[in-house]
Amino acid sequence: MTQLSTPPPAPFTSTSQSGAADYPGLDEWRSLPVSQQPSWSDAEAFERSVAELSILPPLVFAGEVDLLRHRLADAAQGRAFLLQGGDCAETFEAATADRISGRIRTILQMAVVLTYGAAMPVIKMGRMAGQFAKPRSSDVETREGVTLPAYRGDIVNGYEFTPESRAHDPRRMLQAYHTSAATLNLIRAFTQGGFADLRLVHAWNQGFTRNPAHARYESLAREIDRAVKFMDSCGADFEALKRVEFFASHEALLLDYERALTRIDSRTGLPYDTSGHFLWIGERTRELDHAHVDFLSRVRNPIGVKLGPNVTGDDALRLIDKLDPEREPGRLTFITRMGAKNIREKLPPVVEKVTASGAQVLWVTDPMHGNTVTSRNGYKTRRFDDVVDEVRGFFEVHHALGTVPGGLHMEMTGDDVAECLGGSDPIDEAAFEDRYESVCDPRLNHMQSLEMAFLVSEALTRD
Ligand SMILES: O=C[C@H](O)[C@H](O)COP(=O)(O)O
Ligand SMILES: C=C(OP(=O)(O)O)C(=O)O
Ligand SMILES: [Mn+2]
Repeated sequence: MTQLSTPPPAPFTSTSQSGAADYPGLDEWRSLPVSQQPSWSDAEAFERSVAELSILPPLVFAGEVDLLRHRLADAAQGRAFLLQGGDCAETFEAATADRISGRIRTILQMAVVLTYGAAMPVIKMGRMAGQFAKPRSSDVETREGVTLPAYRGDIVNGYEFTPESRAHDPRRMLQAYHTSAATLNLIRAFTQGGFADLRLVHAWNQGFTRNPAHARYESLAREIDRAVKFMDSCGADFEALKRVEFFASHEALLLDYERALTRIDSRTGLPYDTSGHFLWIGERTRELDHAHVDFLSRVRNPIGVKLGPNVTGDDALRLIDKLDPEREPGRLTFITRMGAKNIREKLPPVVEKVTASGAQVLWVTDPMHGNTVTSRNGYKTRRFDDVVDEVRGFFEVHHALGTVPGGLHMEMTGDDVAECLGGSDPIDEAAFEDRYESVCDPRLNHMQSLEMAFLVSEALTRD
C-alpha cells in the first residue's frame, strides 16, 4: 500500500539527539516580532517547564522526518498523494484509546479509498499528537457580559469559561508533551502492530454508524478483499500490507514549546524539531520577517505554510527563498485555504508565479478554513458543499495549469459529531445542539470524511 516509486533514504543508524542549547540561529526568533503567543501567568513555572521539556526524549526521530521529506517529494511530483487530517484542536480529555483509534481508522479508510481509486500511494498524516495550540482572531471572549481570555488550545489554557481555567498556565506544555507521547504510542501500536493490516479493511468500518458512505466503503472493501484473496492464492507475500507509515503533524505556533523540543541530530549535526514530523505555519503567523518563519527556516523538518486568499505570488516566492533556499524536494508544502468563492480566481496567479520561478513545492488544499460561517443558532460551521466546491476548484486550477494537486488537509474526526452542515446523510443546524463537540473549528464527521475521500478519489482518477 505504501509502495513508492523512489527508494526511501538509507535507514537511520542512531536515534540519539542532543539538546540544541548553543546551535547558531535557533534563538534568532526571540528578537523578531511574534504574534499569537501566550502571556504566561507564572514566570518561574514557565522556566521550569521549558527546562524540563528541553531534556525530555524526542517525540519523533530525525530518520522518520527525513523519510517523510522523501515521501512528500514524491507527492510534489504527482507520484503520491498527501492525506492530512484530524481535529482543529486536540484536547487532553479526548486523548482516549477509542477516540484516537476512531480517527486513525477513519484516516486509514480514507487512504484506502484514495489509494484504490487513484492507484497511487497515499501519505497518511494526522493533525495529531501535538495539535494543541490555537491562533485566535480575538484575545478575549465575552459571554453574558463576562470577558475572559480566549481559549488558545489545551497547551495554553482550558476551554472551561472560568478565570482559573482561562489563565495561561505554562505547566500545560508538559501535559501537551506527555499527551502527545501517549497518542504517538497508540498511533505506532495501531499502525505497526497489525491493526492497519489491509486484510482488516472491513474491520475498520465496524462500530461506525451505518450510512450511505459506509455502504459504499463496504462494497469497495469487498473488492479489495477479492483482490487480496486472489493475490494470496498466487502466493504473494503480504508482509508489506501489515504495517502503514503514519506521520504526526501540527501547527508550530507556540514557539517556546517548539524550541524546547528542538534537538541536534547525531548523524547530521543539524537541528530537528522533534515535536512532530511535519510542522506548519498558520495563515496568521506567516509574515516573512517575523518569528515563526524565522524559527522554522532553521529546522530540518518538512514545513507547511497556510496561504489564504490575500497571498500574492511574490509573497509565495519570498517564503520559498526563506524556507527552502536549497530548493530541496519535499521540504516545502503550500496549503491553500482560500475559500470556495475565491480559489478559482486567487490560486492561479500564485501557482503560476511559483511554477515560473522553477521552484517545486507540494500544493495541498485545506478546504476548511476559507469556508467558515456562523449558523443561525450561533455555531461556527462549514457547509459540506462549500468544502467540496473548494476541493473541486483546487483540482480544476491545477489541471488547467498542468501542475500537481498533491494533497488534502482536513479538519475531521472519526466520531459521529454534527459540526459541518450537509453531506449525503445531511446534518442540519438543529443537530448542533446535541452533537457539536469541537472546542474550536467544526470538523467533518466520519461519514462526511469518507464521502470526501470518494469525491477526491474520483478527481484523482480523472488525472
Ligand atoms: O483553527 C483555526 C483558528 O484557530 C480559528 O479558525 C480561529 O478562530 P476564531 O476566529 O474563532 O478565533
Ligand atoms: C488555524 C488554522 O488554520 P489557518 O492558519 O489556515 O487559519 C488551522 O489549521 O486550524
Ligand atoms: Mn482550525
